Amino acid sequence: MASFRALQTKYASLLKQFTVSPLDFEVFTSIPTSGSRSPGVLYVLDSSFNPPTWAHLRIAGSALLGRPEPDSRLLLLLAIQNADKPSNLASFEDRLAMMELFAHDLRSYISAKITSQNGSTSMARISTCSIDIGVTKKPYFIDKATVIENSGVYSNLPEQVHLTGYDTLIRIFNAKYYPPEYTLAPLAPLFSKHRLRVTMRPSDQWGGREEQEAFLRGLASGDREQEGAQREWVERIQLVEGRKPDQEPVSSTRARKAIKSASQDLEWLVPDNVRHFLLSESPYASEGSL
Ligand SMILES: Nc1ncnc2c1ncn2[C@@H]1O[C@H](COP(=O)(O)OP(=O)(O)OP(=O)(O)O)[C@@H](O)[C@H]1O
Ligand SMILES: NC(=O)c1ccc[n+]([C@@H]2O[C@H](COP(=O)(O)O)[C@@H](O)[C@H]2O)c1
Repeated sequence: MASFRALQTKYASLLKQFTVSPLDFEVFTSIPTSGSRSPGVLYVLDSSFNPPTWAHLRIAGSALLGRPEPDSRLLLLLAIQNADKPSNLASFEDRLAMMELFAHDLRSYISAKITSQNGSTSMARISTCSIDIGVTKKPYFIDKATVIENSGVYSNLPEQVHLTGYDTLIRIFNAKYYPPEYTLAPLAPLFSKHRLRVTMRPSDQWGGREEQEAFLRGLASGDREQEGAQREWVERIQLVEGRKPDQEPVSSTRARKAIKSASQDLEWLVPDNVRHFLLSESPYASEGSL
């Protein structure tokens, strides 16, 4: 694996070129570098990676292990423009470096899971599944899906399965993001071709399992049709279990706080290679980066 400094320098340079280029999406690195770019399914984990956490890793790992097809591929996607939050925490090159380290953590996690479960040959192939590290200038999922499709990076236009948490599903279904009409109709192309795999995220803010399941039942019974949604979209959304009620919630915010005040917690908040980077490079050292 490259040194932290080498990763930071590589990504700083790639980002500089991407920012001034007309491209809206680019893959910077693939792990391993060889392998077909014609996947049957393309899983997309779009995040601020500020930093990547164990929650992100479990979301991606369970998607890959849950449908062990040999030609699946995972895209870790960093949006350099966010729909809501300012992106002034860790630098983008540090986040991309952490994404690459996270990709290695994920591959080790998948291999260990398969070995411990005496996995089949098709499962074993998943441990060699290729992971792409990419960037986009587009903050909204509808546009991310389109720019990935139009980029020519994946020659066979694979079905994309966007991996999100429940909080993000709610934001995708918020018409405030879709001017000028402010309806949900612009989501139609996303659901006609692609899917969402949504991990429940029980909390005071987003409710428990019951409330999160009720969202999909409401969609299926036409509750959102007045806003321009279609009830059939529910077939393209898979809701999966997140943390167990007795497990501590994991988030990037919690990991950033732990760096400053409880570094022992980093062990269960972020995977190993990411933790070593955080402790060595201190990407959140500046004031106001919580
Ligand atoms: N613990 C979790 N459970 C379910 N989904 C999660 C969890 N953590 C992150 N996600 C999902 O992963 C995607 C990327 O997450 P994001 O980068 O916003 O992480 P975050 O932990 O929510 O960040 P922050 O704490 O900085 O707001 C989002 O779709 C989010 O819903
Ligand atoms: N309607 C949408 O497509 C929509 C809404 C909110 C956030 N997002 C995106 O979701 C991703 C995760 O967002 P946060 O980092 O704010 O949790 C980001 O890429 C953000 O731009 C998309």
